[in-house]
Amino acid sequence: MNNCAIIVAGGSGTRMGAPLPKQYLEIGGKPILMHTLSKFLKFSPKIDLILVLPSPDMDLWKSLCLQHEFTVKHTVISGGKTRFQSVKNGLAALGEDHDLVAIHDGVRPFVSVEVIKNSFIEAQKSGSAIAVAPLKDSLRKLRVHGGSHFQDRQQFRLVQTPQTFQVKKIKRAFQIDELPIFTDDATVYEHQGWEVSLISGNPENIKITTPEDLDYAEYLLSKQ
Ligand SMILES: Nc1ccn([C@@H]2O[C@H](COP(=O)(O)OP(=O)(O)OP(=O)(O)O)[C@@H](O)[C@H]2O)c(=O)n1
Ligand SMILES: C[C@](O)(CO)[C@H](O)COP(=O)(O)O
Repeated sequence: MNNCAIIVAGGSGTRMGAPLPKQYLEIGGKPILMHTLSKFLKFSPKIDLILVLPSPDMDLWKSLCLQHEFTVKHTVISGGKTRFQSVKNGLAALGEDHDLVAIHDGVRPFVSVEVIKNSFIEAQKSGSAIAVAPLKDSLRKLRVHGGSHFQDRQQFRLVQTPQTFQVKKIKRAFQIDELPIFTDDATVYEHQGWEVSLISGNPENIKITTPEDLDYAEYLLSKQ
């Protein structure tokens, strides 16, 4: 089986409000993105890694790799304006020789090796695997004209990455124009009328988004 991963890190991290896009901020003395890439290498030293970066950041990334003596082999390509466009660019860089592709946010460095492994096993069986987690809080839906009402949280899941697919099918799914409902890759896939399979994600697999997440990330790293 010839598997690969697309690590999307083409965003600008506006909610983090840092001087640098959040994927380059350090936790444990190393850019977040390097932790994420290393996790996939830990899963499989043979995996082909495609890294999607904002196009103006190529030299920055090169110099960070030199500075941190980061030697994990990967191919860098330019992202687009939205996550959808960045994933699309990543998929375009994939040859026909890959069977499965895991698409993963560069800012989720705490995905476990077990979740990555399970995602490939499930995608091999059913064509797709979306990592999800149960809700810890209660849930309410807002009414259009004010007020709110109870929702049964057992019927919902929070969506993480990796989202792993058969390369042929996800490439075909991304041949569509972007729609506002495409907040992740599962929504693009199911737009074709294909059902996605869910697998359990790990609770630490947070998407580092705001400054508080950075403190929590340092804590999670210190526990590893
Ligand atoms: N044009 C984009 C936008 C996002 N991403 C990536 O998609 C992942 C999830 O996106 P998010 O957390 O929203 O990152 P940003 O878009 O950078 O953050 P913000 O929305 O706060 O600006 C991140 O790894 C981000 O780099 C991407 O590859 N290309
Ligand atoms: C792909 C994702 O991380 C799944 O939870 C999420 O949809 C990304 O959303 P964002 O709006 O780009 O943060």
